[in-house]
Amino acid sequence: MRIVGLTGGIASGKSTVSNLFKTHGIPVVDADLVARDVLKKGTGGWKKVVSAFGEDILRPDGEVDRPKLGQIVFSNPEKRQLLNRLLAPYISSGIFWEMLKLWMKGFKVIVLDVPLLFEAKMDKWTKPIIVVWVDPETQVQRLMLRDRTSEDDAQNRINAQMSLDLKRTRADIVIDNTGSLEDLKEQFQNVLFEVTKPLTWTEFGLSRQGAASVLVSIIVGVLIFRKVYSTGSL
Ligand SMILES: CC(C)(COP(=O)(O)OP(=O)(O)OC[C@H]1O[C@@H](n2cnc3c(N)ncnc32)[C@H](O)[C@@H]1O)[C@@H](O)C(=O)NCCC(=O)NCCS
Ligand SMILES: Nc1ncnc2c1ncn2[C@@H]1O[C@H](COP(=O)(O)OP(=O)(O)OP(=O)(O)O)[C@@H](O)[C@H]1O
Repeated sequence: MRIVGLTGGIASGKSTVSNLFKTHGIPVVDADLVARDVLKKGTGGWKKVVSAFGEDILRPDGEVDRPKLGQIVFSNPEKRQLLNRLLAPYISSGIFWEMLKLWMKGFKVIVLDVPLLFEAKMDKWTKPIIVVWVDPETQVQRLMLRDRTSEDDAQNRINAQMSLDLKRTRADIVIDNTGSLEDLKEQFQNVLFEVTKPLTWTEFGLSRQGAASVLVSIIVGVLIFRKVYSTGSL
């Protein structure tokens, strides 16, 4: 199985690119959705976060008040690291289960959309790594427009992540999403071509079909060995 890493900065356009992958039949594991699930009321992640941050971060219905928690962690690096530490094990196992489901369905190429791919050191599991880059001014403007936040708040969120310029140096493929959606779709055609190239032997071995071939080869090998052995011992 080919596990493609998709990352970038906040509001750089990862979800927009993810949607293009999905419309071309390539499934995407979205780390933000996994992170939402592990923070739902009553889950292990929720319990850890409530005991560390207090009940003040809860809404009247007991769910985490996400904008409130966001304001706390995006303006305070220590609190952000604490939240990351508490949720990281739940997020990684959630991503693993989502990948396993896609593996069992027989998908040969999947995309992991993980905003903190490098920060969480998950880049070592993915190849190629795609970074969706955007120029700093456009990033702030798009973030303010989408989340209806102030410039200060948008800048805090951007500063909470590794810089996009550093991320692009660690990419196999860079998508520059500073231009229009049409420009993005044009670049995406080349990305799709790269990502759907025939699997390497290692990638094939990691796919369900590859694992099945290995299993069948082992069974056939054992049967032949037993046959030869029992014939020889007669
Ligand atoms: C702080 C929370 C509650 C704010 O929720 P909110 O609904 O406002 O934002 P949402 O989850 O949609 O995230 C939006 C974007 O913020 C950025 N972001 C989220 N968490 C972090 C973080 N810990 N550090 C840096 N950037 C982050 C990502 O680019 C993400 O795409 C939420 O982001 C959260 O639980 N974060 C910790 C979990 C995490 O690390 N998520 C990233 C998945 S790898
Ligand atoms: N090329 C583009 N031209 C104009 N608007 C765009 C373009 N690409 C993305 N956008 C818009 O910019 C905003 C951010 O894009 P998107 O939500 O895809 O970013 P993201 O990287 O997934 O963000 P996050 O890290 O918060 O999940 C959205 O409102 C989206 O519609």
